[in-house]
Amino acid sequence: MTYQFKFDSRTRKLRRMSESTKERITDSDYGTSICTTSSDDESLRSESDRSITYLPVNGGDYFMRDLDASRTTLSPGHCPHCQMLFRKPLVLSCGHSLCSSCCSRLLNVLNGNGGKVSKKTRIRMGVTSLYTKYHRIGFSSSLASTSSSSLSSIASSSIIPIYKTPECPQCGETPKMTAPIPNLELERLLSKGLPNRISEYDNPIYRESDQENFVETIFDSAPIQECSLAVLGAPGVGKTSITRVQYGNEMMICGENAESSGIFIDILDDHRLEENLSKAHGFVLVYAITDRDSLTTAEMLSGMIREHRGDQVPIVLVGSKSDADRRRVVTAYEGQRLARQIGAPFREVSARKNDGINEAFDELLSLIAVGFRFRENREYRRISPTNLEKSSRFLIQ
Ligand SMILES: Nc1nc2c(ncn2[C@@H]2O[C@H](COP(=O)(O)OP(=O)(O)OP(=O)(O)O)[C@@H](O)[C@H]2O)c(=O)[nH]1
Repeated sequence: MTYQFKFDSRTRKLRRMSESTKERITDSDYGTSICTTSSDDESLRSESDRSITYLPVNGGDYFMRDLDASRTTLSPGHCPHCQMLFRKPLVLSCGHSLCSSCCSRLLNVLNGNGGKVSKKTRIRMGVTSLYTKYHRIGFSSSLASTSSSSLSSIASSSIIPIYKTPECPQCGETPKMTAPIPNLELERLLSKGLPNRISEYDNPIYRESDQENFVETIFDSAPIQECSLAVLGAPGVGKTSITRVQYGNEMMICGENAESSGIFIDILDDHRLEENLSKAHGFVLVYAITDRDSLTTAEMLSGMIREHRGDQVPIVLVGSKSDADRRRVVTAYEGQRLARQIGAPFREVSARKNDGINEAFDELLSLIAVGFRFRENREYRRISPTNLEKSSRFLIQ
């Protein structure tokens, strides 16, 4: 069984969604992947055993954490490795976070370097190509000596991958080749004094009553608008990285106005161009500033979008890999010129640094919401069920 939740900004709590609300979303792409306790999904079963709660913090945001004290003694907002407040937190693929420096340290342990971080041996954790430099960092011998059989089998193959994340100290998820993502929301929460607010919820009396409400209350039946965003561009421009990073950015759900309707967001990043062209409510059109041909492709794609969907469909033009300025071959001016030509806002972004991506999606969503409002004369706020499923794994501890 899958429970679905929605944020209620009046009471600042997550509410189980009413049957009527659920029905409206089960037909969608994200279907049952919305939120937290799915007992028919093996990967989430362990989560369903736990008592996970959703706690509101500043300004209608909330965070999620495991309340079962017998399973974890770690304070929220604290790194499971160094047990200190997070510093520059990164999200691993399992959803748990680590300080950036702890991540380096653990990667170096994996590398048989005793956790000593030196400039020579430090493994880069950004969004980079997977198979690089392993000889220089002496990865093969250390990999073979690790206990995990999967690691040794990979080590014995001809190409040896570099792991970008260590084994998760929280849940034990195996090292991954996908890079961790900066957990900007957690960093933001911490900078807002999250630990003080957490202590309010550590009061057992508050907690029990809060949990009861949480399970039993049925949330309002405000209308929900589904919204698909397609990320399009030439191969290798960073579409997948942008989508992945944005999923991380969607950890929080903000609800300014409880009366307003919701927009459920689904990001389409696949190669079904025809389908995406006709289905999406808005487009993130990507070219890489390091690849001139990708600008031409973006221009061609914009023509296809306009041809299929007319002038009104919102597009945001994005110049990716802005961190790679030294390899730049497309100037920002050229990007702006194309954006003006196709009537779209323009932004240079970096998935590696998680820079500008949330802003680009925000811009696109606000354009789409204008369209929805115009058609239905309603206020909309932003909620992201696709990402809520993911964000349920973006635990603070
Ligand atoms: N420097 C830098 N490299 C990036 C960035 N984003 C992605 N890359 C790199 O660009 C390459 C392609 O990234 P993907 O996200 O797979 O690109 P894609 O557009 O999804 O590729 P296809 O699925 O083949 O179309 C990878 O090697 C990434 O590491 C970025 O912001 N900065």
